Formats: sequence, C-alpha cells, structure tokens
Amino acid sequence: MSESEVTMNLELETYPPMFRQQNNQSSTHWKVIEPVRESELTIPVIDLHCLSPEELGGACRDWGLFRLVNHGVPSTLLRQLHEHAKELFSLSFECKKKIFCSPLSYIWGTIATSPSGAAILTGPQNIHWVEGIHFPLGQLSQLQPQDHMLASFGLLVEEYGRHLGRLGRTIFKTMAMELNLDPGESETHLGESTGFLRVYRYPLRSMANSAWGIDVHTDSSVLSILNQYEVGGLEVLKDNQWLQVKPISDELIVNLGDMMQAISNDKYKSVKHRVRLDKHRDRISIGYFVFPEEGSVIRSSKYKPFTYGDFQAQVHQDIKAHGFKVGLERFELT
Ligand SMILES: O=C(O)CCC(=O)C(=O)O
Ligand SMILES: [Fe+2]
Repeated sequence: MSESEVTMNLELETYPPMFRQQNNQSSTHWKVIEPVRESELTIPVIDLHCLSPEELGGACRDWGLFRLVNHGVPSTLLRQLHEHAKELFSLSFECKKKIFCSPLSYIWGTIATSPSGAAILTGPQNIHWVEGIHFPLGQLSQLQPQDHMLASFGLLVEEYGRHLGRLGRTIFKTMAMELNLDPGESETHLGESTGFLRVYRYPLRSMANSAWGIDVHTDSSVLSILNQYEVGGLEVLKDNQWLQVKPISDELIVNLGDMMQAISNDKYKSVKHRVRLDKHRDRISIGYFVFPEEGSVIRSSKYKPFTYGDFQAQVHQDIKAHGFKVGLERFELT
C-alpha cells in the first residue's frame, strides 16, 4: 500500500461508518446546477461600528443575509477555533463518540437535533454529508472534559459564544427598532440561554455520493451567524439564482431564520441556503444559532400564534414522516 493510501485509510477512520459505507454507492444527485460567483452580485456588508437601521433593514428585506464587519471578534480567536476544530475532528470516530458527551453531542448525517441535542436522522436517502459537535451555550458550565484538547477547545467556544451573544443582541435590537416592534414583547423573542454553537466538518466531495454537505433549507433560528474561515461552500438563493458566498476568514455571515421571518410579519426573509462539498479540501465551519425564549409566543397577521417549541415539534414530526422540514408554511393562516 502506498503512503498516500495509508493516510487515506487512516483519515477514513476519522469519519462516521455511515459515510464510509455510503461512499461506493452510485449517486442519484450528480446533476448540479452551477452557482453564480459572488462578484457578479454583491452580498450586503453591515458595519457593526456604524450600524444603520435602514441599511440593516434593507439587507434583511432584500436578502435575509449579510456580511458583518467590524464585529470585534478577534481574528486570533477565529484562527484558534478553526485550528483546534481540525485537530478534534481528526481523532478517530470512536474516540469522538466517546469524548463529545453530555452536555455536548456529536452528530453526523443530519443537522436536526432534539431539544436534548440528540440527532434526528432523515433516512438513508437523505444524508447530510457533515459531522458536527453541538455545544448548548446555556450548559457549558457542566462541561468537564478529561480530554485536554477538548478542555481547551471548550474555553475557546465559551469566549466565542460570549462574543456572538453580544452580536446577536445588538443586531436583534436594531432589527426590532427598524421594524417598530413592541420592546416589551420582542425582548422575549431572543433567548440566549437556548442558543447553541455547531462546529462542522464536511468531507471531501470524492468521499460522498452527493455534491451536497447540507441540502437546500432555511434555518429555524431567529439569527444564525456563520464563519466558514477558509474553505467556501455556502450558497444562497437570491432572486431564483444560487450564489456562492466567498469565504473571508475574518468575516461573519449573518442569516435570518424562520423565527425572524415570522417575528417580522414576513417583512424580513429567512434565506434559503445549502452547502456544497469541496473537491480538494475538507471544510470546517462554525455556526451560532439563537432562538426565542422558551414559551415566548410569536404573533403576526400571517401565522397562527406559536412558540418555538411548537415549531420545533412540527419540524421533527415532518422530518420523521416525510424526510424533510416543511417549515413556516405549517403555521400559515389560511
Ligand atoms: O456550514 C455552513 O456554512 C452552513 C451550515 C448551515 O447551514 C446550518 O447548520 O444550518
Ligand atoms: Fe443553515
């Protein structure tokens, strides 16, 4: 066996068995429509130092997504997070299953989790080619890892979580102002204690029987904040055209989720997006997801009043029954 074959086999052991078994099967997903490069259409850039409600509102209405600059998250922190994440993912699958235990969870083949963080699988025909570590931010104080690599990563995650909590609050407050939401009511629409961080690794395209790490979806969150660091793959739907989101190591991508669309009475958009696997490198990305407080009722003229808990239960029911999320449509007033 050549040296590269040995390395390849060793790397294979770092992936979930489900990925190793699937990768020789023929694919039904190869017809891929090429997206447009970002330079041909420009994603809005929002500067946190001089945050303008009008500009922010414009980006949320037209795109449901923007790049955030001057966000105050140190670039060294982003670099350290990515370097540590790479090391953690290169542990064997068995080892990862052991160390990413409560309050964390280790998920693969899906991005849907129950409130306890357990993976909800969508069925073999609908695998997401991604593995992820789920960090519930409200429970990180319970994290007492034996593994020193995970212990130092946990500290970085805590620090990053504090920064992203600050960003989420600032952005949400400005959105609420721009939308003229009742301050008393909108306060409960952002509940930081139920927020989580996801650290993902996507395998090389050659390993998968699909081009997609994550298929087309909208997030269920109020806000999601992503960093794709150096390997791109995120694509967003804008005016019926798919657009590649270029990776810029220091920048954060904010995308609005279904809860924000409902809170805004459909003035803002929950943006459709997907993740394409890279041909040459595996890909690490880090996402922050924040939701309404538990029990907070979202009222609007478009949807029946519902809580995030109601929404999540419906999503899980649809995934189990149909293999996919139906989303806000389920709550529309007819
Ligand atoms: O990895 C990414 O860039 C995006 C992940 C994502 O869309 C999600 O977790 O909902
Ligand atoms: Fe997403």
